[in-house]
This record gives sequence, structure tokens and C-alpha cells, in this order.
Amino acid sequence: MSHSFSVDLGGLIDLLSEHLYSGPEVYVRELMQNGVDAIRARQQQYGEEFSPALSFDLEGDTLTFADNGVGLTPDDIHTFLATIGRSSKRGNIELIGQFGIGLLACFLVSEDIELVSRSASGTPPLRWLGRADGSYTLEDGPLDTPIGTRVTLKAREGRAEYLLPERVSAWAGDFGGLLPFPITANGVAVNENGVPWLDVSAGEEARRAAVMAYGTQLLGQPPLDFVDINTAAGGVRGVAFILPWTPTLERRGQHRVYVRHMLLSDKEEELTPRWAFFIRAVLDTQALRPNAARDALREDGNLRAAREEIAGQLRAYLVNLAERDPAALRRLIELHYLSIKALAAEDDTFLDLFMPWLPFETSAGSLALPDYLALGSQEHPEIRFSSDLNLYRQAAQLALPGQTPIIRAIYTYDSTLLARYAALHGGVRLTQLTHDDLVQEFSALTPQELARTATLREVARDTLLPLEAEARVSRFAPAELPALAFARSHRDLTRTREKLGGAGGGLWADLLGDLGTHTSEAAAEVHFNMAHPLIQQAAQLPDGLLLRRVLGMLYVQALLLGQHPLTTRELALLNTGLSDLIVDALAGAGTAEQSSLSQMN
Ligand SMILES: Nc1ncnc2c1ncn2[C@@H]1O[C@H](COP(=O)(O)OP(=O)(O)OP(=O)(O)O)[C@@H](O)[C@H]1O
Repeated sequence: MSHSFSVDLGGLIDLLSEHLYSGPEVYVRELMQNGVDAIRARQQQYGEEFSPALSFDLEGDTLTFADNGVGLTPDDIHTFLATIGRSSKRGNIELIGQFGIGLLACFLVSEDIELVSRSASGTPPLRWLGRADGSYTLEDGPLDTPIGTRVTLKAREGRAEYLLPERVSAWAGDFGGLLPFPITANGVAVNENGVPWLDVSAGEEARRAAVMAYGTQLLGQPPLDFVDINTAAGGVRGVAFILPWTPTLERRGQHRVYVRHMLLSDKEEELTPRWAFFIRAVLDTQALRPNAARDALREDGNLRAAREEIAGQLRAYLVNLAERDPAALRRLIELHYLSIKALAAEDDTFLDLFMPWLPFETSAGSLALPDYLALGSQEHPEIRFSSDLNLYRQAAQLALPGQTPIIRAIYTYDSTLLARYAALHGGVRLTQLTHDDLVQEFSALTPQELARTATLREVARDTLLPLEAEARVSRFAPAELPALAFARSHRDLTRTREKLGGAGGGLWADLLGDLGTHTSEAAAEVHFNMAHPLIQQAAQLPDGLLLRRVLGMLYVQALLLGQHPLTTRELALLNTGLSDLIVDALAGAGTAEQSSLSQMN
């Protein structure tokens, strides 16, 4: 026996509202999309002259939306309107709708949908009343109904806020901002009526000014510039504004994408290349298709091809700018060099073009690569870099004679770029700095110095051992640096262990504790600098409290200078060391005062 499925409309509406649509306000978009499609269908099928228009009228808890599109015949109503999932538009790529579920969005805000329509084909007007329980009635409509469709909704309980005039007119303006015909809410226009980048009626200069004004309104301040986008795949037209600020990486994808002039999403990410952090695009596609939720484009071959074309146009803009207006390119790079670096890391042509401009953080300040290379040996050009931030910080404190500065390459792009640059320029050597490279530059002590520092070295070892630090004494530049500390990565582990221990321990603390005890290496390594007068003086002190305090505090100072996080024990060492020194100094000052007083008496 064969049976038919039946559909629970209430369940379907819940599904749409909870899982498919972003919020009940999408009913405004669905009404408008149907109106736009109907206007286009009337233009396509009947080719007649009429002035397309959409209007919202709001009074109390009632909304009436009207279009002067193609309208519906009695057959259309039974076939398309009353059958969920059936659409008259399937296969017509000129129209936006395709799934046959859009009108259901009206049930998100209203119990009933009243639709009065007169078809352009000449059939008499009809009034259809659809209810959320799945029933509908159809009767004759008023004879004075004009060609087109009028939909009336009455706010259901708890949804009145979605029919407030100011909210509806804001949504209508947002969704339909680019539509080339008027939309009104209670008689007031909500759109500007057109697409500024397509309007060439007043000449190119006026077009550019209008686009910049549009961008200024969009961004809240004038964009640096804009790039015209025009693709064959997907028929995408629009503009990419160059942001006048450096965007944070997580604030990517704020692009506005329209499908046939109707807003699809203001957070679209897929149509523009990943590296283009520096733009905010407004794009309108004729042929790319939305997904069923209507909040993003459907990923398909067409979308990928359009994305490639857009990437090509942005690239071409940058290349062109380098030739046309180097000062503008410099401004753009100042704000967006991370994005440009990401691009150059993928593309050798770009690498060559932009490398002279891109700044790198180095131990001699921010430098473009040619300026950096000019500082080193011309005979054996070398790029020295570190992708370990800790190591870089220590290296940056050192003045290594005759060495090219060190580049801080902690972003993945940086090391990729440097490697590609070195590969493209055969003569340039690329050196990744290691801890041993740095320490190799330190000079060992002379036998006399070794003898003189025997106590210092022993006390340093004893003092720092409980702090899991290994002490060394050598000589390095600059002489103004008394001590330099290298931390090994499991220092972080020690800190985590401390924190967890403090928070009550548990499994993690045990586990980390275990790891900690199995490691034989010291957590840090500190080098005291024999070139510094303080260390020379300390070497003359006998083993005692003062020497221990001095060494402990120099160690903590070295950690701080190297921007290493301090453990609680190190912090305590600094605190007691400081307060002891102050107490001593005050006691000394007191005695001096006493003796000068007694001398006066
Ligand atoms: N304002 C209108 N004018 C003329 N026909 C309409 C109008 N609104 C709806 N229809 C008809 O009702 C059908 C169903 O509309 P509905 O909005 O549910 O789906 P759709 O627009 O076809 O597809 P989608 O779910 O993708 O929006 C449409 O295919 C169309 O034939």
C-alpha cells in the first residue's frame, strides 16, 4: 500500500527558526526577495514598462508588504504557494529564490499569512490565507487589486518588536540597500536607489567620489583607496575598500555580499582570498548561489573561480600601485604589512616586488631587508634570524661585534619569506640562530680570572641551584649588561606546576610534577659578565650573605631584562633581597648620622 508523507508545519517552522535562520527578522528579507523576483519575472515574461517598487506599511501590530511584480494565478497558488518546497523559480538563474521555503519565514512572526495577488497574465485577483497549522483558504480578491502581490502579517504573541516601523525600515534598508528601485517604509525611502560603483553617468571622477563617500559611510572613516572588482565567474561586481587601519586577524571576513542586489551576508569570508586582511569588500553577484539558510554562498567551482579572479585583481592593484604611486603603496604597507607578507610568502613575483618595502623587526630596529643586508658583510651577505622569541630577546640585548643584526621571525610568514628570499638570491646565506651560536660568542675567562672568580662561581652555583638555574661566568658585550639569562622551555612547566599546586593540585599537578622531576636540565642558564664592573667587584667579595644576595638579585634582574616570567620563588628572592639591602642601607645611614651627631657634640 502506498501512503503520502504528511508534514508537521509547526515542527518545520521551529526547525527554520531554531536552526536555519539567524533570527526572525529574516522574514523581511524573504518578503523582499520574493518581491524582487516577481518584479524581475514580470520584466522577463511581459517585457512591459512599469516602475518597479516595494513598500512596507506598518500600523500597530500589522505589516503589509507590497510589490508590483508578476503576481500569482490560481494555478500558481495551488502549485507553488501551497506546496512547501516547490518553487516556480527553479532553473531560472536570473532569480534569487530556489528552495520554495522562503515564505514560511513569515510564520516566525505571524500566525497567518494573508496574500492578495493579481497576476500580470490577466487572471482575476485572489486572496489566499495560510495558517501556521498547515491549512489555507483561497477566495476572490478585491477587484481593485493592482498587478502584483500584497502580503499582510499580524504580529504573533511575543513578536511585536519584529514589526516595529523603525526596525523594519532599518532591515529593509540593510537587505535592499543596493536595489535599483525604490523601497519605502510608511512612505519614506529606505534605500539610495542604485549601486554607486556602477553609476558612470556623471563621469569617472564623480563615480570615484561617490564610491569613496559610500566607503566612508561603511567604515566610519575614509578608506585609503578602493579596488574595482569585476569577475567573469559568478558575475561579481563591486569594490574592495583598503582599510585605513590595521585590522586584527580575528576581525577578518567583514565583507558584504549581495546576490542580485539583495544582501546575503555582512560577514562573508569565502569570496575573497585569505591573505586580503587589508580590505573590506562590498560585492554583488549575479550568478553565485546562496545556501538554504541564505547567510553564505554555496561553495562550488564557480565560487572558487570567482575567488581566484578577485585575488588576481587585488594582486594586480598592488603591483600597479607600486609603479603608479609608490608613496600610496608605502602607506598601505605601513598599515597592512602582515597581510602583504602572507601574500609574498605564497608568491615569488610578489616576494621580489614587495621585499624592498616590507619591514622586519630586528635587533637594530625595524628594517626593510635591503637596509638590513647593507648593515652586514657585502661579500658574504647573511640573514640571521630567530623564530624563538625568548632567544631573540636575549640576542637583542647583546652587541655581537661584526655580526649582522638578528631578525625576529616569530610569525610563520617571516621565516617562510626569509627562506624564499635566500633561495631566490643564491648568494645570501640564511642562518637560524641557536642558543649555542650566541654563547659561542662569549669569551672564556683567563686562568687568572678563573682563579679570581673561584668563590664567585661557587657561591653563584650554590645560590642558583635551588632555583633550577645554572650559573656561568664569562665575558661578553655589551659591558653594560651584568648578566644574561636563557630560560629553557620547561620553565613554563614549572610555572604551570606552581599555579596548579597553588590551586589545589590534582591530576595535572601530579603529572607535571612528575615531568619536572624527570628532567635533569636546569630550567635557566645565567651568564655573569666579567666585563661588568659590578661582577668584577662581586668577585672580590668573600662568601657571605652579601654576595649571595647580589648574585640572586642580578639573576632576577637578568630574567626581567630578558622578559622571562618570574616564578614565586624568584619574586620572593627579589623582594627579600631588596628589603634587606634597604634595611642595611638605612642602618648604615643611621650609624653615619649617629657618628656625625656625636662628633658635633
Ligand atoms: N511576491 C510574490 N509574487 C509572486 N509570486 C510569489 C511571491 N511570493 C511567493 N511567490 C510564489 O511562491 C513560491 C514560493 O515562495 P517561497 O518564498 O516560499 O520560495 P522561493 O522564493 O521559490 O524559494 P526560496 O525558498 O529559495 O525563497 C515562489 O516560487 C513563487 O512562485
